[in-house]
Amino acid sequence: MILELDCGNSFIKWRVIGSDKASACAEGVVSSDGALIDSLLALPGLLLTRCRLVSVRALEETNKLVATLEEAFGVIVCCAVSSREMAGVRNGYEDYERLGLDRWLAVLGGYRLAAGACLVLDFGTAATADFVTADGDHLGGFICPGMPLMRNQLRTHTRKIRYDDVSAERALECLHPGRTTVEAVERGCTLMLRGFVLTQLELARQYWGDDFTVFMTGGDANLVADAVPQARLVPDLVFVGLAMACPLS
Ligand SMILES: Nc1ncnc2c1ncn2[C@@H]1O[C@H](COP(=O)(O)OP(=O)(O)O)[C@@H](O)[C@H]1O
Ligand SMILES: CC(C)(COP(=O)(O)O)[C@@H](O)C(=O)NCCC(=O)O
Ligand SMILES: [K+]
Repeated sequence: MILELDCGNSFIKWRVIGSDKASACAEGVVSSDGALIDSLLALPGLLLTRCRLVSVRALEETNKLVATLEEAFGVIVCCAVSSREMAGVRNGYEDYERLGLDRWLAVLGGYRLAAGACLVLDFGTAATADFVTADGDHLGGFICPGMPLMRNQLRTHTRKIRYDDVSAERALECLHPGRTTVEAVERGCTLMLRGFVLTQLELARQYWGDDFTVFMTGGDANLVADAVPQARLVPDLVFVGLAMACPLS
C-alpha cells in the first residue's frame, strides 16, 4: 500500500492506495501531523510499503513530518521537488524553484489529462490559476487569497463580523444579496472567487479560443464549480501530478 500526502497551508490531504495503484483504500483531510498519524494508526490492516508527499510548508516542518512517518511506519518517504521541465511541461517561472510545488504538480496532472492547453484552478488557502499551452509551456499564473483567507481577514480587521461555521455553511445555500452579516460575507467572498474564475477563463479564451481544458481542484472548488459548467472538477489533481513526479517502481 502506498501513502500519498498533499500538505497545504491549512490541511493535509492523505490517501492510501493499493500497490496496483488502481484503488484508494482510505482517504482523509486532517489539520495536524498528530491527527494524520492517529487516522493512519486507526486503519485496520494498514501495511505501507511506500510513501510520496508534496508540501508547500516550511522545510523544517516538512522534514519533521517525514521523520515522524518514517519512524511510525518504517517507510521511505519520497518528496516531490521542483523541476524546470517534466512530462512535456516547461516551468514558466523565472526561478522555477519558487513556483509552489502543489501548483507545479496540478499543472503536470492537468497537462497529462488534457493532452493539450489547460487552465488549472486550485481553491485552497490561496486561490491559484496556472496556464499551460498545447506545447507544454507553462505561462505562469495568478495567486489570490482563497475563501479561508478572505473571511478571516474580514473577521480579524472588523469589529462586528463574527459568526460560526454552521451558519457560514447555511449562508451558501444561495447567492442572493445577504440579509444577515454571515450571508453578506460568505456570499460576497464566494462571488469574489467566481469573479476570479471568470477573469481567468476570459484570459484563457484570449489565448486559445475554445481550445483548452479547465481543471478545478482544492477544498473549495465546489463553491465555484457551477460558474464554469465545462470545467473538469478533479479533486485529486495534485495526486495525479505527485505520481508523475515521484514514480515508485
Ligand atoms: N473535509 C474537509 N476538511 C477541511 N476543509 C475542507 C474539507 N472539504 C472542503 N474543505 C474546504 O477546503 C478549504 C481548504 O482547502 P485545501 O485545498 O485543503 O487548502 P490547502 O491546500 O491550502 O491546505 C477550506 O476552506 C474548507 O472550506
Ligand atoms: C500559492 C500557494 C500559497 C498555494 O498554497 P495552498 O493554498 O495550496 O496552501 C503555494 O503554492 C505557495 O506557497 N507557492 C509559492 C509561491 C508561488 O507559487 O509563487
Ligand atoms: K493545496
